[in-house]
Amino acid sequence: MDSVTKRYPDGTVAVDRLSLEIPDRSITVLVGPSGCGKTTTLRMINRMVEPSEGTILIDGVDSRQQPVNTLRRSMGYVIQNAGLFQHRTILDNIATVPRMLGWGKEKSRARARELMERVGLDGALAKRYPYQLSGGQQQRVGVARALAADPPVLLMDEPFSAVDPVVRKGLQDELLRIQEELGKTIVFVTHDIDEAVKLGTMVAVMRTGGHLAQYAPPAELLSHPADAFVEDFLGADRGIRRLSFFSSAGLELLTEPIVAVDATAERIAAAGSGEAPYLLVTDPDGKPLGWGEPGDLTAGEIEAGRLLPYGRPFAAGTDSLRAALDCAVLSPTGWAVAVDAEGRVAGVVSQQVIGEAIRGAHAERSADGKVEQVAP
Ligand SMILES: Nc1ncnc2c1ncn2[C@@H]1O[C@H](COP(=O)(O)OP(=O)(O)OP(=O)(O)O)[C@@H](O)[C@H]1O
Repeated sequence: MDSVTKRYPDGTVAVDRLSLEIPDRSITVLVGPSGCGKTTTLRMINRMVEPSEGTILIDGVDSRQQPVNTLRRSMGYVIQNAGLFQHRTILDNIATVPRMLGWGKEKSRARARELMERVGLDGALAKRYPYQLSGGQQQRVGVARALAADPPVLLMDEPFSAVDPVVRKGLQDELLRIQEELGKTIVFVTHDIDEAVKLGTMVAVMRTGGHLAQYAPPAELLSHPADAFVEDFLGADRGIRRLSFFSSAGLELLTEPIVAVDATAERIAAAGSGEAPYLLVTDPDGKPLGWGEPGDLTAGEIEAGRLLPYGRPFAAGTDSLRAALDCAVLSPTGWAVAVDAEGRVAGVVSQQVIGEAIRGAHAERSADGKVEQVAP
């Protein structure tokens, strides 16, 4: 996208000399306050809106050189509330584009069934009508329909904005999985910075008047906002969000304050002699039961019901520092519990040690400017 401007007939400049290089086979997010020109930008990509000035190149070819129908066929389009045909079944909604392209009825439906599975929809819903589905399910149908003709590009305009936060998280995870499996080039519009940071390989922050405020990978955006507008848009908890991009792998986990439910008096005494004020009690399998003070634990038969809850543990090594900090903050003892893939305790770590790791990570990252992404 090279110096693209959109001036609507009434004189509104919705997008102003926007230049953007969208990498293929990844998710690029356009984010910004209401009316900043995100939708206009997205629609110029498939020429639902024609640019007033500037050039949009797709794989090096000027988009105006392609017939508009060919261009649109190469780009799936997903909108808020899915925009489904209410009088058609789910299966026929998804099969719409293949049918338009002249595929046979059976082939189109077979493709639609395959896509239902891919987007996590139960095949039993195939014969229902859109109004018989939840908002989240309808949104999945919207994604399946956009993918039906296997276009290399997906344009998504606030597709998940109308669903509740839990369903929304599920849809976001599913989109990341689909992207990884299918390697589509996705341009995604949202006004939600958390969604942008979670989904985007690259994030374009736009400001009113269709100006590009910053274009960067999310971790860089959070560590080096270009100006006060971007900083303000990222919000007051920018520092906390940034922790999602630091791995917890370097945290030093203690195993000494961990005792099994049938621990001997000697073991409890040894465990309690360290720096941890509480001991973490595990079941015979090594899974966490709760925290107890060394003096309160009865050797041989610790009463699990009297222990303090251990809260939500984090996955040792794979979760982010943000997840580890969250566990420690929510823990009644101020210590976080790390577990392995089987849910067995890998170690415990105090808020203080996590705090030191955070300071270290911030300092290191500002020194070399590089970022490494881990699961949020
Ligand atoms: N057809 C139109 N004619 C005139 N002005 C328009 C038209 N469509 C959009 N605009 C204006 O262009 C500007 C950008 O609109 P656009 O819909 O691209 O923004 P947006 O960032 O997607 O907003 P939102 O998040 O509220 O959907 C706004 O000021 C809007 O009022």
